[in-house]
Amino acid sequence: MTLGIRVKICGLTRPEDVSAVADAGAAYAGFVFFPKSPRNVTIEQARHLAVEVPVGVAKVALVVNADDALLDAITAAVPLDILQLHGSESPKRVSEVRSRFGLPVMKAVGVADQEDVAALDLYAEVADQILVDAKPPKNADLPGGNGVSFDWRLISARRWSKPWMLAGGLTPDNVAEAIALTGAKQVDVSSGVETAPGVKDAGVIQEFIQATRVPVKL
Ligand SMILES: O=C(O)c1ccccc1NCC(=O)[C@H](O)[C@H](O)COP(=O)(O)O
Repeated sequence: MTLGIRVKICGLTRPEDVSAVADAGAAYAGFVFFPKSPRNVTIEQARHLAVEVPVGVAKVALVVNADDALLDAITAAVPLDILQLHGSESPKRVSEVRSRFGLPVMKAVGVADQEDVAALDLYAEVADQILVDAKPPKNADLPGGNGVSFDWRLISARRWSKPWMLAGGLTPDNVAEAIALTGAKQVDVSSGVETAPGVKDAGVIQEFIQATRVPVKL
């Protein structure tokens, strides 16, 4: 018997990425709306990709400090299940987005030290899920998707009142250890399953998901 870890593959840009994610058994497919990212998709591209995502795989739109106009445009055109807020959105903004758009909101919080872990408690009160990600390195161009990990021991004894997902520098080689140390039941990966920024690899996606199937002793 194995633990049923739910996996999110983020930053899909091509129809073959959607097929790879579905074939491998991921639970979430993420689309990045952030023009500076090599994984950025236009609303039109995202709509074409999202309609190919099979029922049972949740479609996530990742935005960074998006205003209502951008969220209106995305949610009107793209069939979505979750909005992921990956900027410096305040708890108040998380609540506003939840009520205005009627979709569950996952708030990403960057972690580097104990102080950041405290911020997770605040967001757990207002978001539907929290994404516990590595804080971006200084001078990074992107607020996420940087392929860096944080010290997982910072959250090893922590639990929140909402579902949460571990992210940051996960790969097929380290994801089992990350799950064992943190107790995560959901994990998120982007650069760890790519051959180049924005180019996912179907074989590595399979390996990653296989590596999350941690055997349980009965
Ligand atoms: O992936 C991006 O390009 C990106 C751009 C702007 C904000 C967030 C972004 N990615 C966030 C994710 O959800 C990633 O999956 C998460 O940060 C983990 O990334 P990685 O360390 O590359 O696995």
